[in-house]
Amino acid sequence: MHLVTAEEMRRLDRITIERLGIPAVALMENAGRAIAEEIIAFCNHRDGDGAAGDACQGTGAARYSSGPGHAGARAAGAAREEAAVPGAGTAESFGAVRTAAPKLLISGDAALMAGRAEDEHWLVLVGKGNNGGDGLVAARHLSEAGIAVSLLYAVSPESLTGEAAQQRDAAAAMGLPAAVYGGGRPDFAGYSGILDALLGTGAAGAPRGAYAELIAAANRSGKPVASADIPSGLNADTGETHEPCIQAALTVCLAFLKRGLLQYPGAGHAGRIVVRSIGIPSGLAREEGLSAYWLTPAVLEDVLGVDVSRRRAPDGHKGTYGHVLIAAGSLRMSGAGLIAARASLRTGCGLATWAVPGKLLPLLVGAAPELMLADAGGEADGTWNAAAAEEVLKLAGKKDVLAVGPGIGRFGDDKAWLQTIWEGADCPLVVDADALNILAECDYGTWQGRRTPVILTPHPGEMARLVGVSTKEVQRDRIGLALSYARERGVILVLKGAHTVIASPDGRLVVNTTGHPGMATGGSGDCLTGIIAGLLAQGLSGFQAAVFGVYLHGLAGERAALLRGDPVSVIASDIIEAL
Ligand SMILES: NC(=O)C1=CN([C@@H]2O[C@H](COP(=O)(O)OP(=O)(O)OC[C@H]3O[C@@H](n4cnc5c(N)ncnc54)[C@H](OP(=O)(O)O)[C@@H]3O)[C@@H](O)[C@H]2O)[C@@H](O)CC1
Ligand SMILES: Nc1ncnc2c1ncn2[C@@H]1O[C@H](COP(=O)(O)OP(=O)(O)O)[C@@H](O)[C@H]1O
Ligand SMILES: [K+]
Repeated sequence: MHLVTAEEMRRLDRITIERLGIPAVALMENAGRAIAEEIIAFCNHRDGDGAAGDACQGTGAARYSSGPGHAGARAAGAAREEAAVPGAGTAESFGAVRTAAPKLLISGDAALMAGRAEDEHWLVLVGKGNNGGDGLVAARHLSEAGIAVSLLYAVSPESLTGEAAQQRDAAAAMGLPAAVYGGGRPDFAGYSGILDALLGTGAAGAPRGAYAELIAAANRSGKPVASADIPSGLNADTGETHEPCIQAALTVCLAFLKRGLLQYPGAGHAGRIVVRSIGIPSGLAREEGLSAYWLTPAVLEDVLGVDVSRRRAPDGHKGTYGHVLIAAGSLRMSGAGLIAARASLRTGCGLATWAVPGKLLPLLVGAAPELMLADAGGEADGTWNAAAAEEVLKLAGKKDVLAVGPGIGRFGDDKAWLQTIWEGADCPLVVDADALNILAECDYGTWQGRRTPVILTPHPGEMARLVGVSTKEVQRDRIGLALSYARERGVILVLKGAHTVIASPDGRLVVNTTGHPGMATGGSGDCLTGIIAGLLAQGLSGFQAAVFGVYLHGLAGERAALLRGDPVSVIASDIIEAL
């Protein structure tokens, strides 16, 4: 599924209206109706699972009862359709004697059927832009579904223009009760839910005045809030939340998933995200060259060309699946190397060799019988030294990929060590952990260019050192930073942490949502390094391996949590075993 910025959204919107001739008011109508349908589905399944932050696509009550998923559109509330349309019986209810007669099959507008409409009263908070216009359309459809609706304009309705003004007039003509916010501390106690249609992709900066007061009041109310397009107060591009920002239970994102909904803290404000089409052709995004995606199996297969089934040739042998070399570990952190090397094997590479300072070798014999061990030289105390780089290069000569960094620590002349490896290794290179900290102190743009891909896998702290900013600044706009770093430095960048971002030098970008906070445990990143290396060895391109590796790592973390019975107790070895 494509991910867009507010600016890109406006471009696609403009093309649809100007080039395809689809009227803006039709898009707004579709948007508002989609919002109403999702609110009705929400009302009908208030006690459903509703896990926060799971993006899904399509209409329907079914989603609320069947849990989160990467599924595409599903049929809308079929069960309700039968129950709510009297006289449109099934063959069974008509009985055998009547089967000869033509069957009368009538179905109602299932997506707009509210089961206990009389219990509902929604307040629609209306902003002055098109987001407010979407809210006004939703209000009409909710009212049609029998749900009581009241409108509360943030500012004078007179200030609405264009399509939003048309919708204001239509709502008034329908007799929907409306008020204008006049300050003070509004009391929302009488409502069963709130539709936030205050600010969308046209918002600039922190909500001001009436907008800020209404957002704060909605959050205080304890009522479920559904947001139109994005929670008001969210930066649609970065995921930053302004003060205040709506805390939604449901976000009905319109046309395309906005980047900010997938990055924290914004992702934590969106609740369940549903992306609904509103008449803007989905193919336009690709035609316009947009190449940022929320990672799903479909994106892996159709966009990135990854064979997710990982079928093996019947006559494949271990030479077919590549040989990984991992230069990692030192006396005090040998486990990091072991985790990375074992993870590469579990990912399916044919062979894995783990290069360590020779002093450690006797201690590691038998640690993982499937691994080959290699003496990389180093110091008598089991630490690395600059000369060991030449040993690593010799070992790398016949390997398909080289991963460096986990557990190597810092050592004398480590910059020369890394430069030798960077410039000398002909195979794809994965750089992690302390190798990234070394890199951060090098002017590596001046090093000899490489012919094969480099994948950097920093966590936010390592990224901060690479860029020379604070970790907070890294987290402020992870997507923007990853894109610009990858492009400027010519590397594939995997910016780890909740919802890992993967960017390539050619501007492609993927955001992954597999995994969970239980994976924030020592060695988990080393495991990812091994997985990516294992995939590279099997012939995936740099970007494919980085993206698929991050995806599999997260899935394995999820499976490990299930096997353990608790995400909190997952450790890196569990992730390897769950691969
Ligand atoms: N074709 C269509 O019709 C489609 C429409 N779509 C929908 O339109 C939405 C985008 O609509 P939009 O561009 O009108 O901007 P929107 O977010 O409603 O509000 C901007 C208004 O708020 C104000 N304002 C800004 N910042 C503020 C702040 N910090 N604090 C306070 N006020 C602030 C600013 O007023 P100003 O301050 O400039 O006077 C401006 O007028 C999009 O999210 C989606 O819902 C989609 O469904 C696609 C199809
Ligand atoms: N909240 C989270 N949700 C999903 N994945 C997470 C979360 N926190 C950490 N992770 C993942 O766990 C791994 C941790 O890597 P890292 O910090 O390098 O660990 P280490 O250096 O101990 O190996 C990364 O892949 C990261 O994306
Ligand atoms: K909104």
